[in-house]
Amino acid sequence: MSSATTILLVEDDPAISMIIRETLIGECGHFASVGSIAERNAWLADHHPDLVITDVVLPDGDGIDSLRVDCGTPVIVLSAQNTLDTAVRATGIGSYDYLPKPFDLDELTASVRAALQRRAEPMVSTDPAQADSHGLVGRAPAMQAVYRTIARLASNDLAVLILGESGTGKEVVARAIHATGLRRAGPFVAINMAAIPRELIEAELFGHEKGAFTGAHSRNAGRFEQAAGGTLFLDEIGDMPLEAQTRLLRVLQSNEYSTVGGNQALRADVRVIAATHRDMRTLVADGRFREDLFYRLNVIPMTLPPLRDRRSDIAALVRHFVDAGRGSGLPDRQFAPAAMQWLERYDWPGNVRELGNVVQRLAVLSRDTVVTVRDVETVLHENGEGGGAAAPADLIARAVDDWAREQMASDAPEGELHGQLEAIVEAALFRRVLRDVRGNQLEAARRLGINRNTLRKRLGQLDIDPTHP
Ligand SMILES: Nc1ncnc2c1ncn2[C@@H]1O[C@H](COP(=O)(O)OP(=O)(O)OP(=O)(O)O)[C@@H](O)[C@H]1O
Repeated sequence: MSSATTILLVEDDPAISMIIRETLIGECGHFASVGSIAERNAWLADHHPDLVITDVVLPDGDGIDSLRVDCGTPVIVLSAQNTLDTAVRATGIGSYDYLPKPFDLDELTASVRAALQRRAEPMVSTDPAQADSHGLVGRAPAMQAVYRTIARLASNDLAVLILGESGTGKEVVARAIHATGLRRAGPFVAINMAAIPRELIEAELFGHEKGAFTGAHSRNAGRFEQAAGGTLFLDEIGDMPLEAQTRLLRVLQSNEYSTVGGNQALRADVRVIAATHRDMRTLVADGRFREDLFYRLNVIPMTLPPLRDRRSDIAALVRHFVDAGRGSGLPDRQFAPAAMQWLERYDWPGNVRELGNVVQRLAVLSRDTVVTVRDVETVLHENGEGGGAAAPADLIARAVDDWAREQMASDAPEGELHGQLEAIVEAALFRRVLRDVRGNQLEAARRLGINRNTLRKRLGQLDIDPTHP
């Protein structure tokens, strides 16, 4: 690093300031540190640093809002206020990086080196009035990578693929990317691939002309047209039928599309954000998702952590849902500490969506203004969710539902679904029972409640050896 390089650190905590100085002193010719906005402004009046590293909460104000540096001077923001707001505002002042506190010193050094190397990069401007957390509540460490990615997406139009279990907030994140990005003045249009009959998907996406198919009584704009100038959110992309995938790929490659039944080429002017709770690599490996389309959508991948990996956000989310409920007429509620602990310990298989539903139900059902552990247990139990895991029968039903949805969306041969599922379920059942009765078919048939000959026949059809089930 050049010996002429000057770094300014704005940090009011002397201990942190000293550690950073020791870490970076060898990286630059001159290292200055100040502890307040007033000192910083006085220093900046006479100096032009090559890099500013700043804390956000300073004794005399907000370190980001008040910072005015020469265009081209990179800024690294360090903050314990780990919200999307801070990440976005940091990007708004053209900062090179945003490091949530506590940060790793090696990470800081790497960030400083990269910032100094690339300091001529064009800056992004974000309207500060737009900057809030965009519906995203939570500061857990597991969410920081998500916030940083959203902030970095603000200055470009790259395609994004959001992965994560159901209810983790994929749509909220897609909306936040739109709201903080270059296309925020345009529309945000969502389409859920799993909710539309497969034969209608292309007409929904690209629109159709009058008379294009039976029932097409008038011309209809598709989602691409509705989202022009804005963002198109393709939810449950893993459920998209193969023919529609081929068409979508062509559109993304050429940036042009035509309506169903139309022959005029229309320009596709959208940022595409796709999301799914499925394992895309498995879908690709199984031939159910086109690899080339996957790579086109997966330019910037983001994975949302399940709620059980960010339990420290649960209290804030509960507050958020209570406030939201109040906005729609539900009573205000406090949570007894033990009740909150219960919520924090629970595994939330349905993630933030499930938490929101439970909190709103608690707000309605609890008789007192303070929600108790008993209320929480009652509501989770009624939901069949007590004990932290779904009942086995529910799990089977959910698994079957997932399986059937996948089959319906794929090109599986028709007329075989029932037989296939029966074989899967029966094989698992027979194997378990045979193992537990050590291969005794008579006993197995008795426990299963079926005729011994029927069992023998089915074992043959399923290719199960009763002595080695
Ligand atoms: N970080 C968050 N802060 C506040 N609300 C959130 C957050 N994450 C999710 N939610 C809320 O949880 C619910 C589910 O979120 P969302 O629909 O975005 O999930 P999803 O991952 O898209 O689910 P699915 O895969 O089932 O479509 C919504 O009501 C959303 O507002």
